[in-house]
Amino acid sequence: MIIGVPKEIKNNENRVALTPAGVTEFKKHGHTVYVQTSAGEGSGFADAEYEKAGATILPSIEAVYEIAEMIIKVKEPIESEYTLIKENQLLFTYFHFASSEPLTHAMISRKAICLAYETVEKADRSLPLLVPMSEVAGRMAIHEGAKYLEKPLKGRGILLGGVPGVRPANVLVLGGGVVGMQAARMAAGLGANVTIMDVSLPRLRYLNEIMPANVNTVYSNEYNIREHIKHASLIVGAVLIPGAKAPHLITRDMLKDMNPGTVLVDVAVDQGGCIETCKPTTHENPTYIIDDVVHYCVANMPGAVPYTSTLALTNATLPYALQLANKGWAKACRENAELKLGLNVIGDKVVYKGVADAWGLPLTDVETLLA
Ligand SMILES: NC(=O)C1=CN([C@@H]2O[C@H](COP(=O)(O)OP(=O)(O)OC[C@H]3O[C@@H](n4cnc5c(N)ncnc54)[C@H](O)[C@@H]3O)[C@@H](O)[C@H]2O)C=CC1
Ligand SMILES: CC(=O)C(=O)O
Ligand SMILES: [Mg+2]
Repeated sequence: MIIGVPKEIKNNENRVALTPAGVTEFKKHGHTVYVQTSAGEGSGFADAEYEKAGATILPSIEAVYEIAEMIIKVKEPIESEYTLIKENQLLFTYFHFASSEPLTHAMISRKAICLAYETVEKADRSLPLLVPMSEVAGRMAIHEGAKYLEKPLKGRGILLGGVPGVRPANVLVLGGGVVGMQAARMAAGLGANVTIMDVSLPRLRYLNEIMPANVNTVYSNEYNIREHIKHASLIVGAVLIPGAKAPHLITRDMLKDMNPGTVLVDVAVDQGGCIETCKPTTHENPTYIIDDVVHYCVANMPGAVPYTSTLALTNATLPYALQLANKGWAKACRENAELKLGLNVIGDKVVYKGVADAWGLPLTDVETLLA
């Protein structure tokens, strides 16, 4: 198969979807790899290293989309890429369709095959291609939150861990999955008082077992959220209903109950956010303030630490990408139920329920298109 790796063009997105080590693997299986010039630079991989591994460097993004049967990317295509996508071209990347109606319609009109990293799902319900970036974003949520709690950055002016004789800050984590667990661990390590909320009792039991003593678990419901936001200095949004729009657990009216300078880090922004007042921001301009509450809603947090994130992401994606290249998308999905769940759009049909529901589009049974 002919594989194309474009350079990411989202704001401050420095990850790349394939490393030179990945090129070596594709070559071993008889595939051809084209990489856009400087695609790996932000992650520390020079064109020469890709060439040494057997890739051909192309001068432009247009050239990569033109030649490739499968495009491997990191972030969803942005508007300037829409028209480069060809009918029946396989796109293997994050899409987060439920947070973008224009993207959904654009992909349907391009008639591409959209296999979304974030909905590839194992039998135990885990999301193997989301986990590594959730681990990064969960950890980062606490660095970023701690930074924006500083007074010059408009925060409350509270040190998360406190100091001897002064109480630590309260950190509230909504959603105790991968992001939530990593965020709680980081905040606890800094000495904060941490509360994790989730609707899954088995998950709360597990977290209760493994977390240090300064982490408490509380069932997630509106009453408990309203109580806890009054005392939290940093709130991390980390809920997920796979492939669907995130529920708004913090509504606009709740902001008035928070202390001025409270920081909200809504990691779930890529699925629309679990805080009603959240709208996507960029690393260039990560925060905005509503009712004296600082909102940080960067939709590609791991893009800022590409040396870690590119390796973590490609460790997880490469085995699946190889299956797609070796067998073609249809056979690979027929034979691997995990990959099949990654299919969101096939040609002009939506095949993922969360996406169809989000935008009121008809849902086509994926089996009818794989038969
Ligand atoms: N902004 C960014 O750069 C990044 C964003 N993300 C996003 O972070 C979000 C969370 O991802 P993961 O932690 O991997 O998901 P996950 O599936 O591991 O965890 C989600 C948790 O939310 C819980 N949940 C569902 N409804 C809830 C409710 N009403 N109240 C409390 N908890 C509830 C679930 O029980 C689950 O434990 C996703 O939207 C993901 O796409 C992930 C990586 C980077
Ligand atoms: C998961 C995701 O959206 C990201 O890593 O940017
Ligand atoms: Mg994202």
